[in-house]
Amino acid sequence: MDFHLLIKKISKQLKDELPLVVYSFPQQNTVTALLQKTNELFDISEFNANGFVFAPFDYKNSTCFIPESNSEKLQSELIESEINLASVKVNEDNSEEKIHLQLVQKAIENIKRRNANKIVISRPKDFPLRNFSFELLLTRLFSAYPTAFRYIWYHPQTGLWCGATPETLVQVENDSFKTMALAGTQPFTNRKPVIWGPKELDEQQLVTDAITNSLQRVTSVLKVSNPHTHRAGSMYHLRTDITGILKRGKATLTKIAAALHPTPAVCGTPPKFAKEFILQNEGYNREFYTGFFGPIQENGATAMLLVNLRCMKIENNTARIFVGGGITIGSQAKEEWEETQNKMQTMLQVLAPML
Ligand SMILES: C=C(O[C@H]1C=CC=C(C(=O)O)[C@@H]1O)C(=O)O
Repeated sequence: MDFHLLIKKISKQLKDELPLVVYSFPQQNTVTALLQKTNELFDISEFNANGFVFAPFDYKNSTCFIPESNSEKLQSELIESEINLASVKVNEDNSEEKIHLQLVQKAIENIKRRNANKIVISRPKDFPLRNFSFELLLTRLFSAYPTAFRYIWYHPQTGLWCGATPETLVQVENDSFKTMALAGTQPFTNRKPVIWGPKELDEQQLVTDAITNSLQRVTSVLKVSNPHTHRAGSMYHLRTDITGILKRGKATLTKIAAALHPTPAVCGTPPKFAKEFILQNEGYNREFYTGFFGPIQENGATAMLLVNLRCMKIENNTARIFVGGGITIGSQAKEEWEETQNKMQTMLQVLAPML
């Protein structure tokens, strides 16, 4: 299908307030859309139907789903737009910074008291949009970050969400699976080689260990790569690839997702304490930020689930951008604040002409 026609159809779907999802896999130019025929909110607890799942951070047993069986499925090749990604200046008032620094400090104190090894602290930031255009949003988002999984999701009951995430929760193909430990961040520069300090290397090891541990129950073979540098927009991350074979009969997609979510890259370790700390202290609702989402095929035998990072929610001409970072014993509160400012640029640069 022609790309402009695809955009027109998706825009009409949004105008009619009907559910939709549009997405592209990393390094791929194909744009896929599911346009749900009714405005129902489908719920899924066993990930064994074809469609697109969308789960919040505080995922319990079931979540939102757009089923292929109730949707029109469209595909097109992306016509890329020339995008000049320049840093957007943000006015942050001192009180926002103060609150974030205090919370990071509280997390560090809990880590020092050995209540946790790592806690991920996040914050939202709202940007009024002077001239929002859905078409511009789609073309800029999908053109700007070809190495990320890009998506726009809309449901009248969840609102409009979009993002370009660097983190895979799990990719499954029959018996084999891939996942990653993503932790450690620094701004992108042209300087080579990229050097990582002990804080990032320790954090990366912590995340890798936690993921491999939680996979023990559902996997029979695990292969863990060395950590390597991964570019995501204007940032570098440290990433370890984990691949393996699933235990026959024991590992459904639902079980693997439940074993991995929330990853220590978005919550912390031990997960129970970290999650409770986040829910009690962050002071806002993450909703779908740091949840997971993705397309499910062949009734769950093939799927790619992603972690909802570098994302925003757009509502009433306001974009709410969500950003966070992993706090460990080596964290400096001020540096953590700056890291959230850098991460904000990923979505801000998409929005630039609409601000
Ligand atoms: C929580 C976020 O990033 C996570 C993913 C990669 C690296 C991270 C870090 O270095 O802190 C975070 O754990 C976010 O982008 O909002």
